Amino acid sequence: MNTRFNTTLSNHIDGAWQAGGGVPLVTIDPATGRETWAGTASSADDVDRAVRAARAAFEDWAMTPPAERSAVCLRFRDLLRAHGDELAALIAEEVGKPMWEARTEVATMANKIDISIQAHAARTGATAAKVADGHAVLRHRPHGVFGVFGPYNFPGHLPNGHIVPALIAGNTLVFKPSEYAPRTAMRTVQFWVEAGLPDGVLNLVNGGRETGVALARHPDLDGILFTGSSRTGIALHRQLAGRPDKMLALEMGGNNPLVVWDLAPGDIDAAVHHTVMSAFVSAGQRCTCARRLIVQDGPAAQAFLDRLVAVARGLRVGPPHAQPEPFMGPVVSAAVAWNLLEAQAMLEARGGNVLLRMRQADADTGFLTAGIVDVTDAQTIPDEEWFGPLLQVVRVATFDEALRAANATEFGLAAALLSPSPALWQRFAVKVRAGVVNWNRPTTGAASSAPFGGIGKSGNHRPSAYYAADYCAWPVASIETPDLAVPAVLPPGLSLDRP
Ligand SMILES: NC(=O)C1=CN([C@@H]2O[C@H](COP(=O)(O)OP(=O)(O)OC[C@H]3O[C@@H](n4cnc5c(N)ncnc54)[C@H](O)[C@@H]3O)[C@@H](O)[C@H]2O)C=CC1
Ligand SMILES: O=C(O)CCC(=O)N[C@@H](CCC(=O)O)C(=O)O
Repeated sequence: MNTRFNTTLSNHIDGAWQAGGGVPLVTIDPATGRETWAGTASSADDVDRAVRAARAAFEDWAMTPPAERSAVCLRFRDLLRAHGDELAALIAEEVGKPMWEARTEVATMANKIDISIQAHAARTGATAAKVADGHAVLRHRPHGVFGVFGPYNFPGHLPNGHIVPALIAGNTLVFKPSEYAPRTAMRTVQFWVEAGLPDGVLNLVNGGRETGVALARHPDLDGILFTGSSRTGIALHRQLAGRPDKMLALEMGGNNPLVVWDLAPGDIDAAVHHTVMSAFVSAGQRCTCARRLIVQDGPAAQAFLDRLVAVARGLRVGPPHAQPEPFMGPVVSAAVAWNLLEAQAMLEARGGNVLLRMRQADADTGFLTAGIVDVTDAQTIPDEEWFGPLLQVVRVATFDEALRAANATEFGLAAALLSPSPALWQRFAVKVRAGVVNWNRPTTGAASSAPFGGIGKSGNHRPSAYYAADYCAWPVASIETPDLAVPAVLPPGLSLDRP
């Protein structure tokens, strides 16, 4: 971290770094179990001051020419690129991500800028067309002040996916990052300050759930842009019930299916690779991770599963900076690891057959090995997202059953089919209910240049990534002409004749 920067001043409100006035807030390195930072969470009063600062800054920022707003974002992009390794190391320390992944996260944050500028112009820019009575003009206006809520698994990239398009559109923001990653947020906001973002445009309030509750309840927000669990997202949705005036964009979890069908022996390694990248990348901590592997019962599937178990058993697990580099780091905390072990025990207790047992290296860290449980004969498995390296296997006899099993969830974020058959892909693509549906690619790794969002308990039809531009601005349609003239033809019964 930049040594000139006092990290106990963890909030940034109206251009000033200051300490939160709430309860103590600490972070623990999940790879060592050691405390790495201690500060204070934001109080309701801090949140209120941050919202007021954002409100006061709104008019000027909204009236700043779009090219100037974009120029600030481009300077922010360049700072991210110049300090990529430093920010990646912070992410790695706070959430345990291996360095290769943390670097990719920072690179994705930087790449988001150009894509968002392009998306803003393409989806919400201004257009004009000649019509009979003048010109039909379409403009877009920013909503006002948004609260932005971030999750822990991509503490840089995912809030950035709301912040960048919202700023480009002219909104002002109060950002409440994950309590697991306050310094990643501080350093990111510091880059915004260095890039020349005016005071009050982006305010940072660090803290845990209570800070989030205070922000979400603030009456002067024009909307909430949220990425996190379905539980929290649904609570926010209830809170804003009956408030059509507030924008609410929810990017939530998934219980994502991966269907493997009609594999030839030569397809097995590719299918195993894509399954590992679906289920175990980021130690299973992606909303797009496959949680349910649906396979065709029979000898071919058995050969595939045997190879999958062997490869998953060999996955290198280790701390972010280890050499040779690990495939997976720890999950975000020892407590989260414990909950995942409980989930595995529950699957087993309900009749699941453990093909590969997930194990915790020690009780004080988040290190887990990959786990695979065949739940074909298990009873009543809850439709839940277990956010870690735990994969359920379901064996079925027909492709219709596979489609039914894939859709047997209230979530609808990501799905993929691994199969050489174009005919099966045609059926899968139109029948599977999810916002990201891939063929012979992992469920993970969605592109920022495409819309990203889910249906059901995964989202509220406000997709992010390329379509984030849509929820950051509202359209204003005008028919306009400088000529104030009486039309040549008047409707029946209307006369402008003077007596
Ligand atoms: N669809 C998507 O784009 C993505 C979804 N996710 C989902 O995020 C989850 C993991 O992230 P977590 O940090 O555990 O999510 P979370 O829901 O626990 O927390 C998200 C944010 O909301 C805040 N928060 C928690 N309770 C709150 C409340 N009652 N009111 C207001 N704010 C509250 C937290 O402090 C945090 O800043 C997983 O379920 C994952 O699937 C993660 C990444 C991408
Ligand atoms: O938001 C974007 O720019 C694209 C979506 C994205 O990055 N998705 C990632 C991770 C999201 C997550 O799972 O937490 C992915 O699909 O792997």
